[in-house]
Amino acid sequence: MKDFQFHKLHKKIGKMLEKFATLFAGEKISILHLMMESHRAVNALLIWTTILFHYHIVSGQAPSACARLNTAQVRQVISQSIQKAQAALQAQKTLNEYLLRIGFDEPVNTSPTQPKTYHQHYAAFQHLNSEAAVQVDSGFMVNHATTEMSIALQMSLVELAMCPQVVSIWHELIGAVCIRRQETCDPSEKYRRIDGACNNLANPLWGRSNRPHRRLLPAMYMDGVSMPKQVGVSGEPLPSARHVSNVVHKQDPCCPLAERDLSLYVMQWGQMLDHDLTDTAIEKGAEGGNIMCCNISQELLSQRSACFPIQIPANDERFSNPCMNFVRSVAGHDDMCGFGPRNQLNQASSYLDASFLYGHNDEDAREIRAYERGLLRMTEQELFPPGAVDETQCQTDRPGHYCMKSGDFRIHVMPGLTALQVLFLREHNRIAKILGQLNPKWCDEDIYQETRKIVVGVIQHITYKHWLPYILGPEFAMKTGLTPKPEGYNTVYDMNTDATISNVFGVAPFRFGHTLLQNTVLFMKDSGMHIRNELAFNRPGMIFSDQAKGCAYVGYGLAIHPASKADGLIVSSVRDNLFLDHNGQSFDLISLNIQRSRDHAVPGYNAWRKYCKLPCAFHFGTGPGGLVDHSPENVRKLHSVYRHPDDIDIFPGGISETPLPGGVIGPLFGCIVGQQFLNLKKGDRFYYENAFPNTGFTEAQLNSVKKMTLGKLLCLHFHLPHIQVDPFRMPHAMNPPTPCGMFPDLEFSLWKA
Ligand code: HEM
Ligand SMILES: [Ca+2]
Repeated sequence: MKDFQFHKLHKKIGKMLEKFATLFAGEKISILHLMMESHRAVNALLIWTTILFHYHIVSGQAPSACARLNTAQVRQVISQSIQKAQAALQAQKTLNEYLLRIGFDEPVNTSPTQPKTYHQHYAAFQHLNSEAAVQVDSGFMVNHATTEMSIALQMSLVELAMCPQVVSIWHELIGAVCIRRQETCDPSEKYRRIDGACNNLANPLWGRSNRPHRRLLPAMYMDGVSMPKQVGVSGEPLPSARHVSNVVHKQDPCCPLAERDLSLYVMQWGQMLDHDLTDTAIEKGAEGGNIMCCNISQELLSQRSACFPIQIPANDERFSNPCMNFVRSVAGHDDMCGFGPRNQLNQASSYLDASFLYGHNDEDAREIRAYERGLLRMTEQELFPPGAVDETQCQTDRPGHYCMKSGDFRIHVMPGLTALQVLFLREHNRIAKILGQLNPKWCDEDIYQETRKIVVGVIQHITYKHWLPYILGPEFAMKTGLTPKPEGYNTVYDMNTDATISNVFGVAPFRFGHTLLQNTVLFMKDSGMHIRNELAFNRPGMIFSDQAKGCAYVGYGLAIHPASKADGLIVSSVRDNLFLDHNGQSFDLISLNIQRSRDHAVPGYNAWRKYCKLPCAFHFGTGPGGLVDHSPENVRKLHSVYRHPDDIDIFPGGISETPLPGGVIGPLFGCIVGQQFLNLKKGDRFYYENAFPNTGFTEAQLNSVKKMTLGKLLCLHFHLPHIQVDPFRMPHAMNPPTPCGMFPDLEFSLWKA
């Protein structure tokens, strides 16, 4: 194949091709290698789109197909495609309403007395904020109309994108069903916006909530547009996600090994960050009910476009039903409502901005604030109050217990997460009170914003300085440019860096925390007791217990409970019993992870290795050309489920790599997680180390923020007499329990105006 010759092309088309070339760069090699490596028949549909694409790129010609289209015909096709999309959306809604009415789909359950089913426990993960709820419809129509247009004109998306008349008529007509996003910014604004908009002044939408994820590699949809990935390179179906989970991720029930000396805070901080960065919207049924994809006829299944159920192998040790429910992530649309392959919608603000606490959008942020002296709403027991509507659908079992309203709806998934979120609620209000006393003339807004800026700074500092080195290994973290300076400013802002969370980051690499989980919550009342996760999922009871001292018992327990070994094996409480309900029904979290990456059509393990410039595997060995970052045992497991190394899904392939020295993830996840955190640092104008006079800290304030530690926060808010110096590690001689008075606090006088 010749090299691309952009200079010969018309300038405009050249630019477009350049963009596509970057997008497909990884794939080009993958196709070549696939052809050399695999002597089997190759899935025709997948390859067809890609080969067509390469042909046009390499030949450098606008497709002749484009020339044969006349404007009237294009207009008619696009108009009809949009009409068909509207009809399809209506048909889905009617079907959903019918299935809810006949009792097939499960309704929302916010009753405090009626126990929740496992689907209802999962509801917080399917929550849609009001802006996202509107986009569900427009995203569906854009996606459906794209498919219809591609079929009607018998052209691939790449070909269509090269036809100026198609692009312009599409944009003219799609405006009727899809609202383009836009934002105007005031460059003099002192504080970051709640939704992340206007962080990048040249690209105000970068990192904003309710936008699609970034694609680092193009999606691999079966039809090029929307259909989930289901076959491997041989054209044979991929192994069932549950089968992979059983073979690759099953942990010996006797003894999940401890991870060196890391405590469960490494896991818990990770989940808190995840809920700051990603909240992928998942489809819901009529009236917010749960879509059911199992125990239905093949015909009905084919009509439910949200369904992508997981097949359970016949001999499964846990599940007797041959089907596990799986509902697809919502199709988002890009800012301009353009046509293109399906992409998923992130309801979270991408920036590391404590949005799990303050809210990812203005509507939630308003409900969380007290609008009095900068405070957040907090009960006498120093917990979050309930929201106007219970959208977390947590399960309560005592009068007086309720579901708390925080910035993120998933707050109750585990008590440890609830405790950590409550810790930052208390920290916000502690700082706000002190700042308010120091600056009596400051109004509510001043105190709220300045406090929020400090809380975000502290979280960014602990994340980059203390937490990331345990994840990536200290050397890799340093080499990637993630380690903050010990003192003083470190202005790293680069306005060309887009911090928007990538699609792949959320579907696999940042789910690494699932391998660190233990089977129990350590409730440190008196000498402590272990409570099985199954009794804790989505239930705030432990937090409320003992006049809400339970929050501290859970919070302290995390510091003295070792994390599970980062070996890719997953405890049974989430692999077999996720959201276990009173009927004994549950999910497998790992099956959901694997199926989610296929739903998003994220390329497989090998494609990402190539993306990260790591060697790819051509065979199932551990030597050169094989899976060089895996143990022989893990290679054996992968080989027993996958036909070809190119078929390995990214979660199983990545999580089973041997961790980087001193870290908990291997080279592949290290590359993707490291790159994302670098973008979150360089692409965030409000990053705490930046020396920007209007928006940054003074140097003295910054140095004070840099003295804050997780230990100090635990002392302050869980009312402890002492804690080990570094609570991300277990206490021992080198990390001794230390009186709380020894941990430095913020120097508040530096904030006196
Ligand atoms: C404490 C126990 C945990 C439970 C019960 C849990 C449960 C879940 C569930 C049910 C999902 C949605 C699965 C799907 O349908 O795709 C999910 C997604 C996810 N989890 Fe976990 N998780 C836990 C801990 C963690 C930890 C420790 C991390 C990271 C360090 C993490 C990172 C993620 C990420 C990144 C997603 C994708 C989120 C999104 O895109 O919206 N989780 N988790
Ligand atoms: Ca955020």
